Amino acid sequence: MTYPATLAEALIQSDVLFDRDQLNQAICRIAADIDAALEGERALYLTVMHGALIFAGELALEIKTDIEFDYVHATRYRGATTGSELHWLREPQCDMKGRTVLLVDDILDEGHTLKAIRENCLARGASRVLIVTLCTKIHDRRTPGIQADFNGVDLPDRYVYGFGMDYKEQGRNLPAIYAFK
Ligand SMILES: O=P(O)(O)OC[C@H]1O[C@H](OP(=O)(O)OP(=O)(O)O)[C@H](O)[C@@H]1O
Ligand SMILES: Nc1nc2[nH]cnc2c(=O)[nH]1
Repeated sequence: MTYPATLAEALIQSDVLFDRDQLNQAICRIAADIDAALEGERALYLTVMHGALIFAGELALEIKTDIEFDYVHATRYRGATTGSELHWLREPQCDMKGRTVLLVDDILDEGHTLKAIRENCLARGASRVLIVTLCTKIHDRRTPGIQADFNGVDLPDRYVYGFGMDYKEQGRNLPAIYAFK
């Protein structure tokens, strides 16, 4: 498929898959499940920039248990619609030895990004890494051994954007998830 250059053209060729109310409901459900899983433990809340920025902020406000914030910046799409090798732009700074890490990202697609970051956290001594995603794309290209512990919504196998996810670095602040038709 040929993808257009501008966000305006992209929107004409796209559907809304999940609107803000639907995503907020999913976020509240995830927050309650995380509170139950933490049983009061103060976890490290590790946001994967840039895509997870909006989801992580909304979710953090719904989690009742106190959490410590850190972030990583790792990208493998770099504004493109297909992924390549993972580039680390910022590694975690907090000491995660013996701690639960909530690894928070917008989308689980092929899984290379989250698999590499999870391995990095375990190598730094995290006791467990719980993967938290707003959405998971359903297809058979997932790298083995990776799945979300907490996930908001399932997506068809289409390129998506909005709610933090970019279309050629545009559209991250759209308050819904859009997909090309
Ligand atoms: O499961 P995968 O196929 O590895 O893809 C998922 C990753 O792709 C996106 O990041 P991207 O590299 O686009 O960087 P961004 O967060 O800055 O948009 C998204 O935020 C995930 O981190
Ligand atoms: N914006 C965006 N980023 C992704 N990263 C992996 N898959 C996707 C996708 O469908 N959309």
